[in-house]
Amino acid sequence: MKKQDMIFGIHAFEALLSTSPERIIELWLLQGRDDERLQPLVARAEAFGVTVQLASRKVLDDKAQSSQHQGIVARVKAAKVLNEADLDELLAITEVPFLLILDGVTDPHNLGACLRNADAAGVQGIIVPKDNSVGLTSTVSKVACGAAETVPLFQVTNLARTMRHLQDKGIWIIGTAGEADCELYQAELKGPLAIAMGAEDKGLRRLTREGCDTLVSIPMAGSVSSLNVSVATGVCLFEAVRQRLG
Ligand SMILES: C[S@@+](CC[C@H](N)C(=O)[O-])C[C@H]1O[C@@H](n2cnc3c(N)ncnc32)[C@H](O)[C@@H]1O
Repeated sequence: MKKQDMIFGIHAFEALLSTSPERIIELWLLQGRDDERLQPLVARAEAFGVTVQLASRKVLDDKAQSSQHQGIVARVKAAKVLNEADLDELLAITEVPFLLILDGVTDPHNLGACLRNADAAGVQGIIVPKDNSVGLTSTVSKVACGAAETVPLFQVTNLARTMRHLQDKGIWIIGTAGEADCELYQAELKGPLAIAMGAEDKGLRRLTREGCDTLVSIPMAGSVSSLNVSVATGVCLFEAVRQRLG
């Protein structure tokens, strides 16, 4: 298990400061970058006793292993890995669960975008299988624009078992698959709900698919056979939000 990680980019760093500043070990700022967005963040970090080090673009690129750091890179203690017990704690305090299941998403950009969608839609947690899924990497955190720090990600050993556990607690599980007969817009998405999305290449695994209460499809008007998983996640979550607010 990783003990440390890098978080970079203005939104990700701002969310880190707001949710868990105690994780910050070291902070580097781009030499000569003195803009209005970074200064308040630096002041807040310094108030937590963090020493800010100035560094060249090359050093920051190397530390972030990316050039997308917007002039700010932090070395942090790795986030706690959440598991089935943590999920139960969440369920115990959540009146109407609204959850997202990602069955084997492996691309960090997709997980980051799903986290961002989930945060915006008010999803209380994302559940992923521990194996064959990407975890909370630096890239995920950057792409999530702060949502990796706000939306809990539960890594479970046996997804099919966790799904049965959710159902025992009264949560309805809607799976998504392009070939499903029922369209998303016909499905009832109010009440305790988990929406399950499949992997980039193979979609939902057989056991996951069979464990869902219903399968729905997003109607496709053109010639492509499927949407990118993060786009499909956004479509499904915001249809649920529309129904739940109505
Ligand atoms: C790129 S697609 C996977 C395509 C894969 N070849 C398959 O057979 O499912 C990744 C995931 O996005 C969701 N998705 C994409 N397009 C969809 C659609 N038109 N209807 C429902 N879900 C869709 C599903 O969760 C799917 O498993």
